Amino acid sequence: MLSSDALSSSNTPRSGKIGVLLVNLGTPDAVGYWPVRRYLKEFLSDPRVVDIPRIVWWPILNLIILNLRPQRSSKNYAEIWNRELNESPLKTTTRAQAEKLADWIRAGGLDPKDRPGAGAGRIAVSWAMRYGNPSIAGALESLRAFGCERILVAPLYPQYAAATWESAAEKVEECLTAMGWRPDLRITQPYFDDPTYIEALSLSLRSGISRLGFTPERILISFHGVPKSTIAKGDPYSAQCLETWRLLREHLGLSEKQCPVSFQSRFGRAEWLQPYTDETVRSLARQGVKNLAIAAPGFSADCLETIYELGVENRDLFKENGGENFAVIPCLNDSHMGMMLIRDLVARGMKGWL
Ligand SMILES: C=CC1=C(C)c2cc3[nH]c(cc4nc(cc5[nH]c(cc1n2)c(C)c5CCC(=O)O)C(CCC(=O)O)=C4C)c(C)c3C=C
Ligand SMILES: [Fe+2]
Ligand SMILES: [Fe+2]
Repeated sequence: MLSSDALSSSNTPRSGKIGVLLVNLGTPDAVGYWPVRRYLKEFLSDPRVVDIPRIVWWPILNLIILNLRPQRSSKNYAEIWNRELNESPLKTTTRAQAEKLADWIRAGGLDPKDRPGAGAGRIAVSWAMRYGNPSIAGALESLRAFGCERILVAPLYPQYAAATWESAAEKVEECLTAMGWRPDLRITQPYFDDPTYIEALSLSLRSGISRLGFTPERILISFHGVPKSTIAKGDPYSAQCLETWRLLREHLGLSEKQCPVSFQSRFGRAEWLQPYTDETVRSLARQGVKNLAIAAPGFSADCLETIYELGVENRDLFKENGGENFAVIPCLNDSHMGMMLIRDLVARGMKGWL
């Protein structure tokens, strides 16, 4: 016999609506001390980001880091803030990515050839930040309100890391449980070796370099670092970064010497993945490299770590040590190439749903 639940769900007309949710890391709501502190507290309290025992971490975070770091970070955020929209560049770009994706879907980009119009009106696109706002919970609520029965989440991280992809996936599941909602759920996989990603990176690097006004002797590929202990516990992050680096070099026809790799944004005293970006930049300048370009293919959008850390701090370091010309190649962002990649990820994630 059918249970009343099964009967009612089979009798409920299906809307066939699909929600797409783009997720990036997160950012403070404003540049002041308190908004930055609130954001850092949420971010650094996540055991996926800092995986040391809570009893050890809690006093370090609350008594030391949250007293010192917000001041420095808010000063840095102020340097890169989008004053017009009063938000961080990461938010501006993630919104632009979502809007361009929605425009493309509306124009029939996802429609199967034999069924034009299949996607239009049935698909809602939303975006969220894992930490801060707009929140994942709020975005999921809006997709439920639209009547979505299927959800495709696209965490915009090319490489898997517990601190990024896993944390976003887990948060989505936690929010759905809290909402008591069970849509069909799919989450796009990290795309570190995806041919579309490598192609998009190669094209954007080539065009970025052709517009520099100087010829870089080295193109440094900088990924966000993680503590070495994370890798020892089995996180495939560094292996995926190195594979992206290898494929990119192969695609561009560059040697390891012409196109070295490094890891940036070290936080705290523990050993992180090496070589460190700042030490690499300093050492290249001291070796006599005068012209340097840096690309950060692990970031799907420009943010504090690319605009300020690479574009200001590392530029200064390069010049202080004898370097002359320095440039950071923009991330894929909502560029033509960046959108080609996001559209491809979403189209593949939706296979069989339209
Ligand atoms: C404990 C520390 C951190 C780990 C592990 C970590 C991993 C990690 N982060 C990104 C991407 C981004 N991180 C950003 C900012 C940022 N990261 C940390 C610390 C860790 N990250 C901090 C404290 C901050 C805040 C800024 C600061 O105080 O310096 C950002 C930028 C956000 C923005 O608003 O612009 C991104 C993006 C990845 C990909 C990653 C692991 C692979
Ligand atoms: Fe190519
Ligand atoms: Fe980070």
